[in-house]
Amino acid sequence: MTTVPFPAATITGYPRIGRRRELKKALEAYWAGRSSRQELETAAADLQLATYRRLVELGLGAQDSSLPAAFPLYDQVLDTTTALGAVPSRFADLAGADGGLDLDASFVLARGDAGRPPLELTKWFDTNYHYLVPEIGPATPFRARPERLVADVRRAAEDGFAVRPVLVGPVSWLLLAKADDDAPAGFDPLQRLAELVPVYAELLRELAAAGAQWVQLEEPALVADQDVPGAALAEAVWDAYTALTAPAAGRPQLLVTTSYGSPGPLLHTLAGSGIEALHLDLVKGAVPSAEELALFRDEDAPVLVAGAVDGHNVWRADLAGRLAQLEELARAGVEVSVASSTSLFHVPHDVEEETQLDPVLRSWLSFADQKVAEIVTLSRGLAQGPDAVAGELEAAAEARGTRAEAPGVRDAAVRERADSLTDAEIGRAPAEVRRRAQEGRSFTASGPLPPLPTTTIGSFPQTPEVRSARARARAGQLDQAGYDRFLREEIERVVRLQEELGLDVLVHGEPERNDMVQYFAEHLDGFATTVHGWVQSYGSRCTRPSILWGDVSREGDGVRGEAFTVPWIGHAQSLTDRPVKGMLTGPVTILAWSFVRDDQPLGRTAEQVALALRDEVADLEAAGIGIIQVDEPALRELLPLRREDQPAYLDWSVRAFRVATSGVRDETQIHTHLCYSEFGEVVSAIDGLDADVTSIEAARSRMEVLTDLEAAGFSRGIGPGVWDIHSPRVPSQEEIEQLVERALGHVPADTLWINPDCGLKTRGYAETRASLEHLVAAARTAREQLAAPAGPPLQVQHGVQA
Ligand SMILES: Nc1nc2c(c(=O)[nH]1)N[C@@H](CNc1ccc(C(=O)N[C@@H](CCC(=O)N[C@@H](CCC(=O)N[C@@H](CCC(=O)O)C(=O)O)C(=O)O)C(=O)O)cc1)CN2
Ligand code: MET
Ligand SMILES: [Zn+2]
Repeated sequence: MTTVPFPAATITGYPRIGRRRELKKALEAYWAGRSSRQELETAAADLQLATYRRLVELGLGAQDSSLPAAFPLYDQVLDTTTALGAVPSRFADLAGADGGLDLDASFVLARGDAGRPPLELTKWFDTNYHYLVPEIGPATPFRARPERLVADVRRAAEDGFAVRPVLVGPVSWLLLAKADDDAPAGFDPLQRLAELVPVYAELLRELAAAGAQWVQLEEPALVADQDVPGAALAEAVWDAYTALTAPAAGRPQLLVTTSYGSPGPLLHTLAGSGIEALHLDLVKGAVPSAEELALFRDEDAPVLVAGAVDGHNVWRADLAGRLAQLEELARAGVEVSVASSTSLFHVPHDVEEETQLDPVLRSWLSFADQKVAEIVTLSRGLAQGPDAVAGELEAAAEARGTRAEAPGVRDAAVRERADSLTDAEIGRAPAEVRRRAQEGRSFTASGPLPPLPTTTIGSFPQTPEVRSARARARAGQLDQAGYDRFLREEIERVVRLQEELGLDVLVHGEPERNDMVQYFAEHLDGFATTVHGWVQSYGSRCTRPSILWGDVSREGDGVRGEAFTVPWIGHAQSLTDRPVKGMLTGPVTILAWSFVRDDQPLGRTAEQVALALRDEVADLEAAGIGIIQVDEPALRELLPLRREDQPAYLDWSVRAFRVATSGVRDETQIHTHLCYSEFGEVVSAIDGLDADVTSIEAARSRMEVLTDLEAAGFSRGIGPGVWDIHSPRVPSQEEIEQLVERALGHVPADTLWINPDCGLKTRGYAETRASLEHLVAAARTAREQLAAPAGPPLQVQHGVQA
């Protein structure tokens, strides 16, 4: 083993989509058959080189292993899966003669093919990034496939950079995996750790042979509470890392990272395991205690890689405060290196690109490139003393000072309103009372809704025409009146289509929205939006998170401001006798998918957003909209990773939803929509939202999720999705009928709604029309069977699987 020291300044990762989304464009061109594999590989290699050059320009070392080589084309967990040769059994036919997956095969795991759904996509810790879940069984092959990693290291070396390869570590990779469909009951992927570790050891040897002095193994799963008992987890960590660090010829030194929280007692295990460097997320509170610091002073103790600059939010760092904290660690006799708290891929590239932003606001912000500079400054300050970086410390303090004072950061009227909100104002009548009021209501010209009402989740396809009209409007090539006319016509088309299809509760289709959060941010005071601030959400898909910097209310005069969704939704309602469902994004989701101010508790910020939405809900109701949906797909995402922190979160998040939705009459029906399938942990919160109807994602799991809701005694309206909208596949009428029948095995017929899993914005019209035809037909069949006096009983007894 070589003993090159760990670099004094580093980052644990950097955005990989490209400053102008070069990778997104290259991938989508390749998938669409518009470019060759060689063109894709060249674009990816160019991006790596450009990244290294930029990072060195910003002050990181070219030769000291401070540059992470982490360039997944689709997802970093998928890349670790392929490097381990862990081909899931249902994709075994794609493996080459050597047992490995080439790039095209790995895209099939990511995107599926005609006969095969892709690997499941799931949230990456408490972020808006999604990873591909490895599927492991007792027989999944493990075989080192280091070729792509090695090629990256060699190519970097040819260009003059000595880089640090990155892999998801063995314990986290297994904890993030799920048992495959063939695995026997009780199988846990972690049971395969002993077989996996030698494969990691071989990957490490190959990387060292290619010239890597250091390798980074990411173990973020160690900061979240797991189902595995603590002692078993500690044993797994100990076994894996003592084995990987056992004296062996030609292994690289190991950095283990623990982003997104604190490893808790596992810090002891990791620090004593023989690894050469241990990264801690100081931003999320993983600050070592005096006793823990002692672990870093032992002989052979790891370097403490202090994640001192926030990789998950965009505020300029308090450099003086951070430097003082780092100096304290150093004074304790510990070798400290400075790093980001998480990979910087959660933030955009460069705030200097945002020339349209107010310069004062811009001076408060730090995107990836600014964060690298902050890390380099802190590292210099630590080595040479604060005086050496006095100018930088002062500039940071000054920017933070203007932030505290700036108009709009605190709006007295908004605060007074939030402070005077009473509990009576955020409760509705009991659900039963509302239900009776709503049942008696004529939602349609022909009377109440039929049983098993059909609806959709909100968005209709965002066609190239819709996106291009918006782009032309933004560029000034289409005037406001022309754009408005285009949108009104689009809404009319969508309404007529739904009438023709025979849906019961219509939507306006959301054509005016670029994104379900950004659109709201654009109409609320206290938010700013970016032009180039793209951040990867999954694969080639990106979002531009808005920046919530000040107190929030609707744009326009006074604390209530002006309605902004009513013109579109009201227009849709004016075109039809059927009820049009109003569509809003909920407070928690608006927070989760934005960069949020860090100068007050999240719950307080959520309450302000909720009050703005409450105003919009009231205006929709006043405009004659009788059904209003408030989407909270991110409710689960912000759930703290440690169980002890969860109740407080669920408290304020549920309260915010109720603030937004409780200002309406009993007759007004509130819907919500959640699209993830792990409900267990939040099922009581879903109950607490007190929505009249909740739609959820259920098609992929074939209604399995209903068992959680059933077990919790959920009794309100429920719309388990019967069409998985994540792929272009059209479900047949029979398939939907089966899902409806299954759902009726779990919930009473008079609470069941028939709808897709999620919005249709990523779908095309051909599959949308066909799938909705099948959905409506299946609902009709089910209704007929329910009504048939002598037919086979379709509504199976509660709790019995249909
Ligand atoms: N914020 C957010 N988070 C979310 C979701 C969500 O919908 N929103 N859904 C879940 C899954 N995540 C997703 C994230 C992104 C996309 C997605 O489709 N993103 C689009 C961009 C959507 C968008 O903002 N579009 C804008 C801007 C489009 C654009 O790129 N314009 C071009 C020009 C286009 C042209 O000339 O036609 C440009 O600016 O360069 C618009 O429609 O106006 C993409 O990456 O392709 C889907 C799901 C969870 N998290
Ligand atoms: N109303 C939204 C839509 O249909 C809900 C999406 S949840 C990610 O697009
Ligand atoms: Zn959804």
